[in-house]
Amino acid sequence: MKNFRDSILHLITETSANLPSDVRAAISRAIDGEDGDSQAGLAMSTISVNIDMAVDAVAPICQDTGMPTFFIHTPVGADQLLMKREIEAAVAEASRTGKLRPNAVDAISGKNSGNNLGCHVPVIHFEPWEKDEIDVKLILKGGGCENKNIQYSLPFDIPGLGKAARDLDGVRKCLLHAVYQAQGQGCSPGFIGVGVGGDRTSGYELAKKQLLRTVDDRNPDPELDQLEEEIIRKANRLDIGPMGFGGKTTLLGCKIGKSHRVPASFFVSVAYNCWAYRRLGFLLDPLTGSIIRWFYREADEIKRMAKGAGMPLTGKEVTLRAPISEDEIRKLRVGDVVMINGPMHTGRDAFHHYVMHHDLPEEIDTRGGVLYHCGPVVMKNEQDHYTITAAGPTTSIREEPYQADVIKKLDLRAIIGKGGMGPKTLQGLKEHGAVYLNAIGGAAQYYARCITGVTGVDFLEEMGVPEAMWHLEVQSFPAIVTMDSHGNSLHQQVEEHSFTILGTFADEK
Ligand SMILES: O=C(O)C[C@H](O)C(=O)O
Ligand code: SF4
Repeated sequence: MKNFRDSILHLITETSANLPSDVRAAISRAIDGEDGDSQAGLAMSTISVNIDMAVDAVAPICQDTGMPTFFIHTPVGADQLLMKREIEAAVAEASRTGKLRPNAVDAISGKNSGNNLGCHVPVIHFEPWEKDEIDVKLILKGGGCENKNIQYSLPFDIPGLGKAARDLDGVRKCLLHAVYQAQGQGCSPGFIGVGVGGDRTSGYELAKKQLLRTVDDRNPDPELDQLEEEIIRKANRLDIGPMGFGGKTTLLGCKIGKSHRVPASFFVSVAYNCWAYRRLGFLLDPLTGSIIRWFYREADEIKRMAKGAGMPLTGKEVTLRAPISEDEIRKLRVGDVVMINGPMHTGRDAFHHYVMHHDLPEEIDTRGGVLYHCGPVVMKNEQDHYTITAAGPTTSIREEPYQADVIKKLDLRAIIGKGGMGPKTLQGLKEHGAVYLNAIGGAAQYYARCITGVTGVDFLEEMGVPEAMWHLEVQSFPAIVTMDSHGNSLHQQVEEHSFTILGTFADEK
């Protein structure tokens, strides 16, 4: 097993940086399906450029490399304890070299372990089989889409769709609602894995395991096969679109499995995966641990995704540089594309909580500033110099309880994130003269290239790399105004519109 650790390191690196063939094909269809000049088209072309950049740089496609989850089949008598130790060593090494973001934090204190190791992390599912080889599959599924997982206990009254009974139609309603409730927050267009039956725990496990199926496989159960196809077709009529901007592609895959249940329970468990659907695997030689062959990687796969150069620019973009005046902000409307230059600060969950209860140190000047909801991947060289190597936005809605107060307290003019925010923030933007800008979720390489320098960092020790307040200099950082200072929200519009469409599916077979 002398090569086992290297093989696992190779698997982690490839999974983080290079999407599988079937996912590439699905995303390529989505790019072709959107009008290139629309906001959805803008999102898809940025995503496509980002995918290529990650391969070229051998760097994370998305900064959130998730909770590494391994599914392993081993021959009888294999040393699983040794494998576990070697996997942990490979995970720590991948974290040190920036292929994984340090993502394991203590459940209560939030203290980051720094190397993706912790209680029950990484997640490793071992299962014996009768073959001689070792089969390893890895999923890197980020937190934003994991937060959009949902579990229904039937019968249930589904918003917009009415009674979901304990039958296939009830399952159908759950799945349409599951896609609706994710909106753009899980970085659509997405994929869903579904577990029907089991108990609360095994249902979710079954759902996640469905994500191991290839996008183009067919369900051997004709009834479920038909349902998978129907859900994709209807979901794509919801008009949620890439990143929730509105558009033709909302769902790229739906895979449904079923388990026996107890008579009293009927669970429908849904695992939502973003477009950055990172899963790969391989077959290993049980004696040496060397790779025999890769899974999910076809020789004739689409190697280059990008057709353009990223966000297609028109020259009409509005340039912003902090400190930004209220006048500049009031001129912006939903749909405008802005180009940001100059200083920007990151801040997410721990930061917002902190600001609600403390004042920032005096030397941090945020007046007229730009706050980016982002937890980057950061590398430090021997001269203690930091470089941001992956930096896409995180889901903003988590900051909804705090955002309006934080804008006021820090005198901010622009918030950048993804997925949109709610009514309290919208009101805050109006009152204080600020905007919400949507960056393209998952486009971590694309945005990292817009960051020209790190001028400082605060709270690194206490909050860890993703949650710290990074002070950045950016150049030509594009984003779309999706909530303006006049009470308009694209997210609210898309949500309301898609809810109306959802309602029309109640009885439509
Ligand atoms: O943690 C992150 O960087 C992003 C997260 O995956 C999200 O989608 O919100
Ligand atoms: S930021 Fe978006 S693409 Fe990245 S893990 Fe979160 S949901 Fe997925």
